[in-house]
Amino acid sequence: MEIAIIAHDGKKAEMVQFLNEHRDILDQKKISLISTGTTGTKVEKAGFKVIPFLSGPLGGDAQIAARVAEGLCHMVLFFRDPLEKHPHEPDIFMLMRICDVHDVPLATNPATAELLIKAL
Ligand SMILES: O=C(CO)COP(=O)(O)O
Repeated sequence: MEIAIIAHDGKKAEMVQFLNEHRDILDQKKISLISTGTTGTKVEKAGFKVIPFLSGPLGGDAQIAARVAEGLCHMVLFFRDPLEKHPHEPDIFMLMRICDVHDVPLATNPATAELLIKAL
């Protein structure tokens, strides 16, 4: 199963913490992680194997949306920062829309991500 992890700058530390807290489940369920570029770098430094795509503002959200649309990515954990402006906001909304179009689970905060991971 492939899960995309994405975190805005103000939420990257929370993403690393979240993954550390759920390392066992990710290993047991043989989860493949993909990510946007900078999130991937941070997560790799914490010892996780992840396939990074482009950074979000350069099209990473759009690349992950394409994988969701193609049925390759099965869940998206997207820790958004609602207190910051993002130049690629259309891409962010596009990714969320594509998850809804294809009925793919999408968590936009750690509390929801926790519920999704526990349901694996
Ligand atoms: O901007 C992002 C998601 O919209 C995240 O991109 P980075 O992981 O490259 O910072």
